[in-house]
Amino acid sequence: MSTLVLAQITQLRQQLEDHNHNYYVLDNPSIPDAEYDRLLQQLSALEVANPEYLSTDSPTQKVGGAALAKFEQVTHQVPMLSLDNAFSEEEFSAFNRRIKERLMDNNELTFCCEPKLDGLAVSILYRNGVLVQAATRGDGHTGENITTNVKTIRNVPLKLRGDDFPEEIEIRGEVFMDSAGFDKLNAEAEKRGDKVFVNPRNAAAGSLRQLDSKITAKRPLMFYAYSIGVVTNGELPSDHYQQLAKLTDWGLPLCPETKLVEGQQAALDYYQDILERRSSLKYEIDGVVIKINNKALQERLGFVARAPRWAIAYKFPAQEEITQLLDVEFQVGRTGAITPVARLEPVFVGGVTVSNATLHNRDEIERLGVKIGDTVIIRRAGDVIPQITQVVLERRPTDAKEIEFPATCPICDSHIERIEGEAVARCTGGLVCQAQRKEAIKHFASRKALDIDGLGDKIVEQLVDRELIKTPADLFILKQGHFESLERMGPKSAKNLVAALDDAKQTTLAKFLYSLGIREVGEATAQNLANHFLTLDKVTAATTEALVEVSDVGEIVAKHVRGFFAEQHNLDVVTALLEQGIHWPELTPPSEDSQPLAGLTYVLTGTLNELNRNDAKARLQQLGAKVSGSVSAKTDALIAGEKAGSKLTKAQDLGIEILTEDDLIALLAQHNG
Ligand SMILES: NC(=O)c1ccc[n+]([C@@H]2O[C@H](COP(=O)([O-])OP(=O)(O)OC[C@H]3O[C@@H](n4cnc5c(N)ncnc54)[C@H](O)[C@@H]3O)[C@@H](O)[C@H]2O)c1
Ligand SMILES: [Zn+2]
Repeated sequence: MSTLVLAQITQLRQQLEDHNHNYYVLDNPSIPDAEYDRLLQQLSALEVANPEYLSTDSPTQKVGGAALAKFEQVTHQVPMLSLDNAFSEEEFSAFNRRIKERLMDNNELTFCCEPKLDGLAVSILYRNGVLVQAATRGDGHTGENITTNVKTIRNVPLKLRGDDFPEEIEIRGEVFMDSAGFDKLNAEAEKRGDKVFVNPRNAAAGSLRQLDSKITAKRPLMFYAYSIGVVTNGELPSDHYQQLAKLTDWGLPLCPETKLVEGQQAALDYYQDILERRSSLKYEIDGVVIKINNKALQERLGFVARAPRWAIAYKFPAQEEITQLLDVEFQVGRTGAITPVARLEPVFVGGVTVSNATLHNRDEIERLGVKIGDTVIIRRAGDVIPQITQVVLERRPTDAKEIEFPATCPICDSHIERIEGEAVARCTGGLVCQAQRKEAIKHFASRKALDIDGLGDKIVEQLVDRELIKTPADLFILKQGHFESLERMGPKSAKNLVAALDDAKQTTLAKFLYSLGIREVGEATAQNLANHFLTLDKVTAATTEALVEVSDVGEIVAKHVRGFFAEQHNLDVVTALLEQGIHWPELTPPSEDSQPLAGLTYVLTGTLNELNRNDAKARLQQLGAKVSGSVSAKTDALIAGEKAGSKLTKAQDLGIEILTEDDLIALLAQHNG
């Protein structure tokens, strides 16, 4: 029996040592704090029940982790300790009761209440008012010398204000990163393809413990003081809160939520108030710290191995938890975006039970390296949707399954396309996909599209919800009676709507192309497509190579257009629309004399002052010219704006005619009358 207990204790100690190393030394924990705390409590319970196995070496008795050898070491004359935790009101009451018993005094206590900032503890030494040394907590006795790094933190004074400070004073407090700074830092890292930080605490620790203080200087770090270490030759107020207030006179920053309260109930109210405001604070906190304010009482109470008896960290519900990824499903948004959604073993995190989390897109899945069956860390801070931040690789089961992206839409079975350079994959069945139906029809009816008078969003929603229509083509089958059956629709409006639908059948090719809601095909692009191809058949059959010839159409737009018409479902809707009588005036190819520049190829380079580059290109094309992106022997003339570079040199080498912007303006004027 007891060997079994010893084995369990040894195993837990080893596990916790490993986690301490990851967390304190490497700033890269592999499990969330809540899980770590559970393991520590398990160990503590075993040690309490089996005192013969207690050891001063146990993680239950120690503070932090060893100082990194790459930093110079600093010895703390007054040890920097940790704090005991309370996770519930009962545990907090027990703390209060223990103190009163130990003091043999049943009077209410005065507490200094402070948010428990989620960063890392540092010690900053001022000698004659000048910052001379800063160190991390390390294992509580030996920390790392990070003086140059701490000097880069904007709200840490390099010199104290006033003249009544002690000759030597060691200020202790927390270095942390506020939430906005953290989000920005991670967004930048993600853009560069660098590793992102899991949470603001690790970002702060990783930023502060850099050998190159230039890196630290770029990180949005902040400092709040919360206690005092060594003091020589100087006077300080006698109690904790009053001491903190004095620090602000000397220019040290103090958390504005710090508050003095009387008695247990007031401390509980403070906890509740801060908990309610947790998500609106600009920085992350993981609880509140409640300290006996009276220094004489603090001294009477003293310390246990790793923490003072006169303070407690009353923790908030965890914002990071650990759970299992059961499966991944793919949701189709109303614009066709395919989002992988994680189905999780339900877990209580950030105050609610979470069973789904977004995985955003394929890049995110690759970044996380997550597989189905994995144990994952879920983070839910404030009202932000829950995220998977990390995979606990050491707990990956042998049968973990790769996440497979579907090739076709789970709703309508159309192809899913993902254009290079875009993170999002999309269903191409814009007109038929149930998930996209309402948006597609609203767009179809909108003013710049078919302009169906009176067919507002609410009506479209009702028609789709009642399954009266599935695609835009179905609109034209509806009778007055169908409309009359809708909410707030009288016979007169119903009749008008039928007439409006009939009117809308007469349109233009450009408006029709626009109404189909092809991604990235706005009004102007639709117009260019119509001008270029003249008939719908030519547009639907156009290859991407043919499409990029159209003015303002690049690779991406071309791929969207091609992808749309490659989908048979979409073509079926187009056919149905034509069968319902949608029509437009035939477009004729421009005559010879409206195309005086036919057969000529121009290249535009440099900055134009009078003309907009795209307009200039479009006008040259209207006159029949080709506008190419690069100079070659086939180029007839180069139009060189200001600061023209290599294209100009090349054109000169090839002996190609060079035009200025003024020449171009004259050329356009000559042909436009
Ligand atoms: N995920 C992991 O693998 C892992 C590993 C080790 C530790 N941890 C986590 O670290 C924590 C335990 O670490 P700990 O002992 O360093 O510290 P702690 O967070 O439990 O409490 C002590 C620390 O609180 C900080 N603090 C913030 N505001 C304060 C205030 N107003 N007054 C005083 N102190 C304040 C100080 O830095 C101090 O050192 C636990 O939350 C644990 O879950 C996690
Ligand atoms: Zn679909």
